[in-house]
Amino acid sequence: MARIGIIGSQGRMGQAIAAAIADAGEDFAGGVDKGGDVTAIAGNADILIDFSSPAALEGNLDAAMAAKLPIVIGTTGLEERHHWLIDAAAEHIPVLQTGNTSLGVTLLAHLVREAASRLGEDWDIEIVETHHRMKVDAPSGTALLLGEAAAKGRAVDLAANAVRGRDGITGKREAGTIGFAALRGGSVAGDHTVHFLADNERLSLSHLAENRGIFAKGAVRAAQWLIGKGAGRYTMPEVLGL
Ligand SMILES: NC(=O)C1=CN([C@@H]2O[C@H](COP(=O)(O)OP(=O)(O)OC[C@H]3O[C@@H](n4cnc5c(N)ncnc54)[C@H](OP(=O)(O)O)[C@@H]3O)[C@@H](O)[C@H]2O)C=CC1
Ligand SMILES: O=C(O)C1=N[C@H](C(=O)O)C[C@H](O)C1
Repeated sequence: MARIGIIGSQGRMGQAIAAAIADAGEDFAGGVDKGGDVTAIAGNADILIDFSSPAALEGNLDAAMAAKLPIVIGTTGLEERHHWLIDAAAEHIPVLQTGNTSLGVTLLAHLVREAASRLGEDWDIEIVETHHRMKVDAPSGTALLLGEAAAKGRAVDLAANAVRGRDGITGKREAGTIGFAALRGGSVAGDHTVHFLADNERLSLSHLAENRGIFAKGAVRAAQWLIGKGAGRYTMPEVLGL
């Protein structure tokens, strides 16, 4: 049985992950929340799962490295500097970071990349996401990973082509851009659609999360897979064999 520690354990995802750990027959090694000491749970764990806050990331990676533990990071709202920290940590320990741990979104990203590579620039790409009213970051980590998939399919850089929201006299849509729109309200666990829009036709690829259990199950599956791996940065498609 793997001993799994949760960072952000009292949060919506932390609680869902604790339930998924029990469902998977693994051991809950303890949890930590804001103001808590990650090193205390690291000492009792075989792996850490972090669904907390970007502000906690650096300390969590330091604690994982000090205890030589693998870590699954599901926290979103990460910036470029956070990805540098993850890359640096991955030279010492196994790290898996993803904006979405579900099987469905992992496959969706694959399909989006494929569609983007086959459809020309006359197909505009727009990504629309809806989440519950408590979500604090936008666009969602999933929307950004789907945007990355579309950009890879087109062999372009996402940062140079992303339009993250529109307001006022925006001018015409620039060819080749990838647009993002975020809706917030109610209790929606996660709803993402990537639209490919051409003259007179539209292709839309969607995923709907009906509850957080799918993310929690995927996070535990990723943790089980990551234990025993060498140092490096790993991905959900590797976990799921996609
Ligand atoms: N990758 C994926 O598949 C998914 C990712 N997410 C992401 O996971 C994260 C958490 O989401 P959710 O559970 O809904 O959010 P919540 O706000 O419900 O939970 C976050 C938890 O993290 C704790 N926390 C905040 N700061 C720290 C810190 N510095 N150190 C330790 N713990 C801290 C909070 O404690 P306190 O309340 O005391 O501040 C809280 O218990 C978000 O970034 C979200 O986008 C969510 C779903 C799926
Ligand atoms: O905050 C959430 O709830 C979610 N966050 C992730 C994201 O930002 O994409 C994944 C999921 O959609 C739920």
